[in-house]
Amino acid sequence: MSIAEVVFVLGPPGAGKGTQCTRIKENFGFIHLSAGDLLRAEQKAGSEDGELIANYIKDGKIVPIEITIRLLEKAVVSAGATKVLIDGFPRNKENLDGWEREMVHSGKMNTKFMLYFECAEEECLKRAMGRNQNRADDNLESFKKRITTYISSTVPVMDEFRSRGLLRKVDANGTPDDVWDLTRQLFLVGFVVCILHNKHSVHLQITYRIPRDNRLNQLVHLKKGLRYLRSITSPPQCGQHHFARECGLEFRRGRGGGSWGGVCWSAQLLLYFIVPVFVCKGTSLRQSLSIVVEILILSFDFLKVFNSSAINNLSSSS
Ligand SMILES: Nc1ncnc2c1ncn2[C@@H]1O[C@H](COP(=O)(O)OP(=O)(O)O)[C@@H](O)[C@H]1O
Ligand SMILES: O=c1ccn([C@@H]2O[C@H](COP(=O)(O)OP(=O)(O)O)[C@@H](O)[C@H]2O)c(=O)[nH]1
Repeated sequence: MSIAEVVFVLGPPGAGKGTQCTRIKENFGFIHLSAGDLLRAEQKAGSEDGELIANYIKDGKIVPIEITIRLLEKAVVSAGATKVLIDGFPRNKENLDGWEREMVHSGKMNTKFMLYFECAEEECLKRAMGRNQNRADDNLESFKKRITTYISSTVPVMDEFRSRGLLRKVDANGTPDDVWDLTRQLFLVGFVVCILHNKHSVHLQITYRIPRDNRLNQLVHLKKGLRYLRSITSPPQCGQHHFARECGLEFRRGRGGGSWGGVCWSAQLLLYFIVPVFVCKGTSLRQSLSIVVEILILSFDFLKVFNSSAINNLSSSS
């Protein structure tokens, strides 16, 4: 079985983590595991740890890692999932150390990044009090204890992810739709297209990857670039810089070498889509661009298959 890729989801109690996880699950094919839900289910099932779990939750304290990790591992394995959101975990250093020891170092799971929903305390309190899920800890007294635990124990774990460059922060103070607009950007799949061609052949390579940061509207820019590329009938002489300005491409002299030796030009799409284009001697810029256009359209279609709803939303706003 392939290793499960895990995205952790943290933020203060009531920030809307569960609400956004449901949308991520529906749009991007993750399974959603809430550590808190698993603990509550374990407690309700009358397990021998039930009483201990109930007391920890009421006091806003963090349940010992042996219990939580057992429940998480069981849930991932039984779902046979490869893309997993773990909501409300790791809540302290003990959780993180236990996770890395038992899951990461043993090669069972891979941590992708941590999603952090940042939300003001008063707003979280309002949301948690209005949740109506009959939770033992959605009362003012337990909420205060949970916030205290969050600040003293969970924030340092998020700081640890920030220092590793793996924290993705989302402003969660807006409406659920506003927060979703920001969240989905972090899950859009990026791609890298490479084309190498000379008189005889064209080599193409497309690589997909998760974007590293939260650049807004990247697809809108890509579409503008595509429209411009399509509209070109005869690229101006020495028009690389004009071209670059118009569609967000940067031309620079590329390095030749090997079987692709000779002088070439490379163009980079200035988003996190990197599109190197090698225009070799003997091939006109126009010919090369027409190939690039085809490849970009092809890639855009691929992207649609991956992220249809995200693309549709962007299409309607562009
Ligand atoms: N952006 C939002 N604006 C207003 N209410 C929200 C928002 N996101 C979630 N809620 C509501 O707030 C409550 C807590 O959300 P939930 O997703 O359970 O939070 P968490 O998992 O972080 O504890 C729920 O009743 C939910 O419907
Ligand atoms: O890994 C975890 C996750 C949750 N909890 C306990 O479960 C409670 C509720 O957590 P949940 O994530 O369901 O709710 P939130 O606090 O985010 O609203 C927490 O206060 C903790 O007592 C825990 O001990 N370990």
